[in-house]
Amino acid sequence: MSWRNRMRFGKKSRDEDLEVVPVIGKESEQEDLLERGVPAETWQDVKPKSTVLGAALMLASMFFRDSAMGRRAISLTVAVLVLLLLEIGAIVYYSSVQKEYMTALQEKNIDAFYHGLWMVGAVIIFISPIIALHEYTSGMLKMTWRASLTRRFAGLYLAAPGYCEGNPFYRLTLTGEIDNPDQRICQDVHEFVGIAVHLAQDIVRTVLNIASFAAILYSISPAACYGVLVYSIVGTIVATKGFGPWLGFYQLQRVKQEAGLRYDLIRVRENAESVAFFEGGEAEWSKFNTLFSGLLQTVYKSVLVTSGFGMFNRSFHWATFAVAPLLVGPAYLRGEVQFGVISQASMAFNIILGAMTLIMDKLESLTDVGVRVRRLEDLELSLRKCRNEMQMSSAAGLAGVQCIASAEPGPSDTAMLRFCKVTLRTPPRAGILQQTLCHDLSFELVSNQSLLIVGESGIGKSSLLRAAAGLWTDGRGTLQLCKRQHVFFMPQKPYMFLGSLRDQLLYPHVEESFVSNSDLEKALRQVNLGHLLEQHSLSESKEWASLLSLGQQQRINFARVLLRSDVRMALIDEGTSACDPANEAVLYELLQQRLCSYVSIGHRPALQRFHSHALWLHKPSLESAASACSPSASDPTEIEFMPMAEFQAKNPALAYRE
Ligand SMILES: Nc1ncnc2c1ncn2[C@@H]1O[C@H](COP(=O)(O)OP(=O)(O)OP(=O)(O)O)[C@@H](O)[C@H]1O
Repeated sequence: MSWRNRMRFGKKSRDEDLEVVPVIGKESEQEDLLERGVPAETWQDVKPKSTVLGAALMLASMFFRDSAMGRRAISLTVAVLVLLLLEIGAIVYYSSVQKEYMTALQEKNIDAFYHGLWMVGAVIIFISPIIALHEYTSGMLKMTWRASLTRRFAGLYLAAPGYCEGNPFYRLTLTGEIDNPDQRICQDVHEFVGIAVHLAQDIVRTVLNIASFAAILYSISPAACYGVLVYSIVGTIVATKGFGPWLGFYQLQRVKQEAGLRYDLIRVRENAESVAFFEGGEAEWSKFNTLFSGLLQTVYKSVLVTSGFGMFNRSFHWATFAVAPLLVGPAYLRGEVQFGVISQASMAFNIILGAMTLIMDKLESLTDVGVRVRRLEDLELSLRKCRNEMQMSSAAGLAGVQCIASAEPGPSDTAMLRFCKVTLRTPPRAGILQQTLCHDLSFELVSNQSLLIVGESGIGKSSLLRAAAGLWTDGRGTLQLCKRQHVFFMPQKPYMFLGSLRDQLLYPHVEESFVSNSDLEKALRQVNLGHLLEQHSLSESKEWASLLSLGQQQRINFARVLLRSDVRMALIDEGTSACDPANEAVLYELLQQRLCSYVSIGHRPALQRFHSHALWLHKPSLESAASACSPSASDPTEIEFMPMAEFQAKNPALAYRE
């Protein structure tokens, strides 16, 4: 199901009275949006898909309208066109020089022969620097276009300042809307720009060649001129209709399968340790082999089509070798034209034929560029949609969990986290039914309070933190949290930045230079990682994710909090699960001294002593489950907010004992 079908504005979702995100692109829906007061700038630039040519023009217009590179784009394009014109002018002139030269040979005119030879040399000397300059500007045009498109896509994907807000890379991963955005940004842009610049020049060259050489050929032989036009048009129609669709189909299949194969190997690299523990190399090899065999089958079919196309294309061109002399030869034999006219006519004939059969010759490039254009268009539409959804989710009165910032955290009684009638659902994803994780959940955590979220695995604990962090917004209700810069998120597997130890500790503010080395060292010692300083300097760049144990990485994450003076609150999703109890206690004691509040998720009862409150997620049939059947996944989850002592009294089996 496409996003347009999935998201119907104003319609109710299947099992809830929740409104879902608007569809954009149809007039009636746009009117609906207007009536509801949704700002037009948040939806107007998402349009339904266009043709391949339309999409290619969209990618070109993005380049020319680029505020940073637009002027450069225009100057380079003009320069390329002027140089192309000069090159074609020189070729036209060269054809007349060739005629004189050949005629001089036939007439045994020594002076004219040497003059012709000089002229050939002069044309070559004139054209050589033009060709070099043309290649250079054309290369610069490709480079600039690639830089512009790559920056735009990467900016939208990674939410660079001025491009987008929020976490589009996360949203695209959640919805699974498009595959391999990384490959599209790096490889497809490169391929598209390379082919498009060449094709555009070929088209201009074609038009100019046809215009200049058709006149020459017509003056020699109108029959030859009409002959070449009819011959090339018929050839082009046969090639595009007979081979074009198949070439395009297999090209698209191949690109998709190659992306899947690459992704499979990336997953093995990312999970190398787990795969090695399982000795899973053989299973991975067998999966790789299945995928690779699929790819080879596609390549094989594509080779069959390409061979057929190659046979047609070459036979078509070979058949033309005799055509020009055939058309002009009789006039020469009758003495009506000079001998040089035959070679000039042949040259003109072949140039026009080459121009007229451009589509046929470039059919493979055209299908390839078509595939890249479609993939880039999909990426552009998905990224724009992401951006618009994020803008819309911040527009008042729209569906979704609204996240609002609470007042500056104060010493006591300031609301640090407030859920107000929050109903949360898992994110929409094609082919997967959305789950409702909580219904009308309300509670409030104030400063100097801390919350432990407990419940069975898969019940929705992490999802509540994702909602609090503004990552999951599907549902309704209001969620209040202190400003983002005061909140720090600590996942079970912390993200290790590629950089120095200093960068690790300062992440995500790696540019901050005012934190002294002694502060960094102190933070490391506080989390019992002082020994790292004996083995590594702060400026040393290493592959930290594979060098440090998970427990050490979790302690690095706690050191990050200690170094941030603006952090008031932490959201900790099993953030100490890999630490020993002694280290866990040290880390929580540090948090208690440093922060106004924190929310943790954890299964260990020992965590209870570091939290004032509990949020208990459970199925209502939990008690009866002991005597009867186990709770069903479809039962609504009950969620209770209470002081820790009350939770322990209610759940003596789960309570922590010294
Ligand atoms: N990206 C996702 N898209 C759709 N559903 C998801 C996604 N991630 C998790 N879920 C579903 O949401 C439900 C709650 O998941 P969540 O991660 O919040 O559980 P949890 O209580 O934190 O589990 P655990 O203790 O095992 O970490 C699960 O049923 C899971 O299948």
